[in-house]
Amino acid sequence: MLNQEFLIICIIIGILLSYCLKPCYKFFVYQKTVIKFSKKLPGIPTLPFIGNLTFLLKNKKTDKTYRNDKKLIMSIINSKYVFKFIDTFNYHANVLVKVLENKVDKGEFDVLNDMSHCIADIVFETLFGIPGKNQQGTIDKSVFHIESLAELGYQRGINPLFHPDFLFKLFSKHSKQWYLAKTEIDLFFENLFAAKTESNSKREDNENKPQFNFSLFDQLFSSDEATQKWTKDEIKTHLLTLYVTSHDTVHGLISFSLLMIAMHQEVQDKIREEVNEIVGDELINENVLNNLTYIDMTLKEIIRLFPITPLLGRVTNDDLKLTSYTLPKGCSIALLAFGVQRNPNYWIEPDKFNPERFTPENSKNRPNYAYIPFSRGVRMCPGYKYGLACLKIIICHVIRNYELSTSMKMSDLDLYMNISIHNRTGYPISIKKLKS
Ligand code: HEM
Repeated sequence: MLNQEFLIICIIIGILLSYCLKPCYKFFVYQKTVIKFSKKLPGIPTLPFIGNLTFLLKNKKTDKTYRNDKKLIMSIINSKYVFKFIDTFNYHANVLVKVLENKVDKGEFDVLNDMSHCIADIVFETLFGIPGKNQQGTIDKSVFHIESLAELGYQRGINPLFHPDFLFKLFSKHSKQWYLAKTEIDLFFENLFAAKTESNSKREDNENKPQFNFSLFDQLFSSDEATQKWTKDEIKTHLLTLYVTSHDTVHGLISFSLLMIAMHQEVQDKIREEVNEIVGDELINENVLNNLTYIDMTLKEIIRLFPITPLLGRVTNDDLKLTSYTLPKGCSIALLAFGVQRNPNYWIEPDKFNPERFTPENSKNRPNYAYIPFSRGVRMCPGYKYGLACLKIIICHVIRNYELSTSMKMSDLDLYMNISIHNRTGYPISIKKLKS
């Protein structure tokens, strides 16, 4: 009897496992030549458990719907709108400078937390039109729940046993937190939809603050195309996608950026020279942003060394011939942007930090696909202009106010990946106020 029960349990577990394991990667591809992101690599493996937090994944969607959805998303984060956010970037970068005053001459501190709050405020405000106040010490509970859902989503994603809801509920110690976060986020969006129907939210005081009457939410909610095409639930899903994709990438990158700038004094001096010459004490505007060429090169180098999304998942639509083997149609693969961008075939001394690689002269003969920090092709990051503008503005504000240094060296970095790439040894910098 016991044996029979055991057998039945084994069969059930076997069926469950074969279901759960289906979306997992079957091959990791490593090849020394670059792979072009052709039409043969458009899909990404589905994660059936995430449900309505699956954002732009192709889950249950046809290729055509995906492309149309993406087009609409791209149309609201294009340059025209990114430039409208510059005031918000400037405002929160200024708040950051004030927050950092408490750290002046106090030795090294890990900059990650301050960056996370600053970027959370920027993203929250530009997405939802609600003033972000994490930097002032008010941790918004919706921000907390969105971030915890994203983190738990990743943990659940890499553990196939937790894909089915009932197993997750039964065995995961995080399931309560997951469902609480989902409920709270639903409530947040219900309130947001209700409030937006009445009027746009207003700031409490106007001193030095941008007149805020524009957000990506406003764009979607006032676009006939979006409201006819998407249900409220879909709009919510897209906004959550944008929150998670932007916060995680930008706050990680700005932390790496300040650490690299602190570590490389000669780069810091050149940046400061450029900022003083082009920006001075003014707020940064659209024209100025386009002229910051040295900061641009520095950021390119930082994103080369630390491609914040280091693994790109794809499913082959067709047989895909590589140098020495062919991947069959329907095969899930992971492309390692981290490896591509440190491949010695394309990068001299690949582990060295050197913004000069990105002068027009030095970039001339490099194949396009040797540098894929925003991915390429149909699945390319739609938020790269937003991300780069935000990073540049924060760097300008910090560098014209503070001198950065660190005891950390390149060889002390200990990188690890979850959704994005991080440094286990943190982002320790110390700051001194510059004489005005
Ligand atoms: C500067 C920092 C950023 C970097 C390095 C970055 C990088 C990436 C990468 C590598 C992908 C994966 C694409 C693929 O699988 O091929 C991606 C996707 C995505 N990113 Fe970004 N990103 C950044 C900032 C942002 C921002 C600020 C937003 C939103 C405002 C954003 C929105 C998205 C979205 C929605 C996707 C999914 C696209 C799709 O599935 O088609 N990203 N990003």
